[in-house]
Amino acid sequence: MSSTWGNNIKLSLFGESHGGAIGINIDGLPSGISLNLEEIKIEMKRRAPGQDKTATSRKEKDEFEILSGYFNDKTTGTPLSIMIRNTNTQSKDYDKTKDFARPGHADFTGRKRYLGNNDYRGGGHFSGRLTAPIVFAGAIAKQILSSEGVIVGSHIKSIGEIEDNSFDPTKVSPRLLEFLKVKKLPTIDDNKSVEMEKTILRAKEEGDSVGGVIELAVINPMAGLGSPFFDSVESHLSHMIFSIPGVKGIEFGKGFDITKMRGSKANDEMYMEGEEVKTYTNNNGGILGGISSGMPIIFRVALKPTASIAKSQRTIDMFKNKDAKIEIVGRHDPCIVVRAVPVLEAATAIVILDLLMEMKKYDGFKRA
Ligand SMILES: Cc1cc2nc3c(=O)[nH]c(=O)nc-3n(C[C@H](O)[C@H](O)[C@H](O)COP(=O)(O)O)c2cc1C
Ligand SMILES: C=C(O[C@@H]1CC(C(=O)O)=C[C@@H](OP(=O)(O)O)[C@H]1O)C(=O)O
Repeated sequence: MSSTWGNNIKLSLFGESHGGAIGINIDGLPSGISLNLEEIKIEMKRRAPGQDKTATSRKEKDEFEILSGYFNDKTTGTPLSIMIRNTNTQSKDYDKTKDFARPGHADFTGRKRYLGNNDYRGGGHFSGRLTAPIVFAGAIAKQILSSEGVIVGSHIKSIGEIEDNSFDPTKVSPRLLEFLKVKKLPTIDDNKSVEMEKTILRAKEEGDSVGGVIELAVINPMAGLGSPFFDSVESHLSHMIFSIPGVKGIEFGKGFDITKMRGSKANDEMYMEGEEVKTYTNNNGGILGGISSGMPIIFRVALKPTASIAKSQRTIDMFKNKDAKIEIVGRHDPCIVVRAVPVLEAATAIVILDLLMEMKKYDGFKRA
């Protein structure tokens, strides 16, 4: 089953972009947790479409209805289920091009996988719209993590050729993450968000799209999350992050650039700060041997330029097996990076919570 995930928190995602509703079933949550529903709504609004000219013009409020698992303002511990109705579909946009595979989208592979039975409207189950319920689950994970002192945040590292500064990998402050969270295009350097917006709007005017990179930080993570070999923090995060539509790459710490360093520079030398173990640098992104070291977990995620663009493109007619041309009409994000920011934070929070719950299973024993 491809739409279920998790070991301790088990997620089951359902719906299609142009069906009645999308939603998620979250199993394994601890009981007795009071959720801050207003905070969840803020996270949903950060992602919702149709709010800005850098985004798709499809307008969805992404209001969620809790169906189960929440009683007397607390989680019951049994499956928490929510539904988000699709209210602003425009399926006729997909009539004209339904026989043609959109280059870069999942029309061709979806047709092969589901033998032509997939709902192609709005990308169906492949749509970025399915990230709304992930943001809901992530908002809960963020609240549980924050009660343990762990905070997840991010900024846009680049869009096209425009580059923001990087996080200081040894210390990312909660204040910086709060400041980024309320920004429309969250960059550390304010001037860069202006340039990024111009880059997106220029591509849109030209009937084109742009991609970019998001840098994420998990701050105050406890040391000891994850296990070698197949349950490393990197492999869990990568599994979840690559489930997000449009993701093309991930790198931890210095990432590919660590190959250009010598060991003497790449190694993160250690010191004691009171009772805590710290490192002077954080080239390994807070993970060693697949296990969190207690330093910030830092990684970057590459997102491709949106597939559905207005420019004429060469493709195939999937029914006639013939070459064809496609001109896509409809409402698309000229850049998915901006709206993917809260999605990737949510995805990260879910993974860290799942790993933390795993750790709590063995944490009762005396530790070195
Ligand atoms: C928040 C979000 C919004 C997206 N919006 C669009 C869009 O408007 N048009 C589009 O073609 N792709 C969009 N995508 C990306 C496609 O869903 C994705 O490229 C497609 O499902 C194929 O998957 P892949 O790129 O991972 O191979 C979006 C993705 C996300 C995460
Ligand atoms: C609706 C959302 O984004 C959609 C993601 C998407 C895709 O192909 O991924 C295609 C577009 O769908 P439609 O053609 O129905 O407007 C976007 O608008 C959302 O993210 O909530």
